[in-house]
Amino acid sequence: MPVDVKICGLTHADHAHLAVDLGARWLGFVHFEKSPRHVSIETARALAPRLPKAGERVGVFVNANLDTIQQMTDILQLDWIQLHGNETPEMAAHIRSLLGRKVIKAIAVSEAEDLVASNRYEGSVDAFLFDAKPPKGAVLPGGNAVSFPWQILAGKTFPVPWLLAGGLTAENLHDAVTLSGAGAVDISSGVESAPGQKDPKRIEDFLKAAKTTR
Ligand SMILES: O=C(O)c1ccccc1NCC(=O)[C@H](O)[C@H](O)COP(=O)(O)O
Repeated sequence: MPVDVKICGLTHADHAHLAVDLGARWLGFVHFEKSPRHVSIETARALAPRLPKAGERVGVFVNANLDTIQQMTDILQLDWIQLHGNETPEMAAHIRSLLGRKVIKAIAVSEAEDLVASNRYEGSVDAFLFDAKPPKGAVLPGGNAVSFPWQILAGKTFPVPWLLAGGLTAENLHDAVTLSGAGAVDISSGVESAPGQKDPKRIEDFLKAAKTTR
């Protein structure tokens, strides 16, 4: 079975359509001002009516307040909320029950011990996203095109489904999935020509590679 794919950091409807047409399961929209992929409330309003009906929509937030998450959820009709900051299990559970949406908690990883941080979120979230720890001095907590040793995930079990993220490309996808055992992956920089500039050819190459991986 091919791996499930989340294409993250989308800002254009055309790219969202392409992604869904080529088999992406999730479409990710980042709401974080410092990001070159930031989707503001205004942009979200313009984008929403042009998005494909298919594809599960994920809003990515970093320590955002509940009002903002609620507004973005309503505008973009989000199916999932991805928490990519220091949100506690209690906050995650609160957001999940209040908004009635599934929650992904991003866990920053550079070595095997970092995976333990996911234990705290058992019962509070619906999925984990194991993403590379940002490099020192990085402005963004995600979308940094860096990876971690994929083999630290091999044979590990978690109470909820999980996605592998961080520095993936069409070229390294096969190794990443084989070494980690991931059933789902997330990509942003690897399908861009420059930070925040999604590249249709790279989206196509990645989704083609995903179809034959696993
Ligand atoms: O991508 C961003 O700009 C971003 C900003 C703030 C928080 C999270 C962000 N991205 C979250 C994602 O899910 C990325 O797809 C993930 O970190 C992998 O990114 P990449 O290494 O560039 O493929």
